[in-house]
Amino acid sequence: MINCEGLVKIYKTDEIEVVALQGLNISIENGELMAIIGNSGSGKSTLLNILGGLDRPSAGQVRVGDWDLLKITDKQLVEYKRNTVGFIWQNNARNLVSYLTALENVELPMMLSGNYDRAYAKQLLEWVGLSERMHNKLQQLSGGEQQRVAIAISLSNRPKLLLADEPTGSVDTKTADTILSIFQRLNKELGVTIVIVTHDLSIAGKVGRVVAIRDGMTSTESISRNPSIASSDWADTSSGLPQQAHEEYVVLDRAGRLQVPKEYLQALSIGGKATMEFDGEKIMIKAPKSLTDSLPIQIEKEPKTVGGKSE
Ligand SMILES: Nc1ncnc2c1ncn2[C@@H]1O[C@H](COP(=O)(O)OP(=O)(O)OP(=O)(O)O)[C@@H](O)[C@H]1O
Repeated sequence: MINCEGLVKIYKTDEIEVVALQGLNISIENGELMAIIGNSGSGKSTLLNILGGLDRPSAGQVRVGDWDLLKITDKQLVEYKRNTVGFIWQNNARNLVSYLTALENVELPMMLSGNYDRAYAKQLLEWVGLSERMHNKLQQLSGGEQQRVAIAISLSNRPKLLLADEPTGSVDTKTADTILSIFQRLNKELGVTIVIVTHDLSIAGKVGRVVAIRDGMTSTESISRNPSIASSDWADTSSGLPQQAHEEYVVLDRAGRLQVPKEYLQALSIGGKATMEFDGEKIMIKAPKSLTDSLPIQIEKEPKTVGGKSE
C-alpha cells in the first residue's frame, strides 16, 4: 500500500533549512494497523502530512497504492485526498462544526464531494458507537464522543488509508482504549489500512507493528507476537514497548546503514569512529582502542620527513 524510499523533506524558511526527513524508508502493507512513534521533532507529523497529501516531499520515493506522491500534479492531489485517504487529528475541532448534529457533520463532507449517502453516514456513526447520539449537536457531546464523530467523518469518503495524528492525545485512558477498539474493528471489518502517529506507548503496544522514527529516519521496528495480550502483562524494554508481545528489530536501509542509539554511543564514548568485527555469527561495534582513534579527524603529532625534509 505504502512505500517510501529515501524520503526527504526539507522545510525552507527565510534564514534556515530544516531537514525534517532525511532519507526515510518505510513499507506498509495493505490492511495493516500500525503505529509510528518517536520523540518530538523526529518527523512523524511530516511523514503523515506527506502521506495524506497535505505536504509535498522534497526528494526520494513515496508511493501510496498507484499514486506517486513526488510526481503527482496538484489536480491529481485533490483527487487523491478526496478518494484515497482519510485524516484524524488530535484536535478534532479542525474538522467539526459545533452547531450541527453528529449526523449532519458526517453528511457535510459527503455533500461537498457530491457523494451524499445518509444510510452510510448513519452506519459510520453506528460503527463508532454513536447510534444513540447521532442527532445531538456537537457541542452536547463529550471530547471522546467528538473524536469518534471525527473518525466517522474521516471514513465518509470510503478511504483505503486512514491516517491518525495523535488521535488519543486529548482523551483519557478509557476513551483512548475505546478509540483503539474502533480502529481495530474498522481495520478488520472494512480492511482499511490504518497508520497511527502516537506518543502513547500503551496504544502502540496494541497494534501489529510499531515503527520508531529518530531524527527523520526509521530506526527500529517492533512486530507483535500476539497483539491480543493485555498490555498490563508486559514488561518495558528500552523503547518502552511491551517486551513479551513485541520483538524489536533495528532497521537497515538498502545500503546497509542503520542508526545506533545515541545512548549506546555515549555509554562507550564512541565519537566519529568505531571498530567493527564479524565473528561469523555476530557483528560487534566497539569503541576504538585509543582516544585519538575516536576523533573524527586524526591529528599527526610528528611531521613526517621525506628525504630529510619536513613535509
Ligand atoms: N512548516 C514547517 N516549517 C519549518 N520547519 C518545520 C515545519 N514543520 C515541521 N518542521 C520541523 O521539522 C521537524 C520535524 O517536525 P514534525 O512536526 O514532523 O515532528 P514530530 O515528530 O511530529 O513532532 P511532535 O511529536 O512534536 O509533533 C522539526 O524540527 C520541526 O521543527
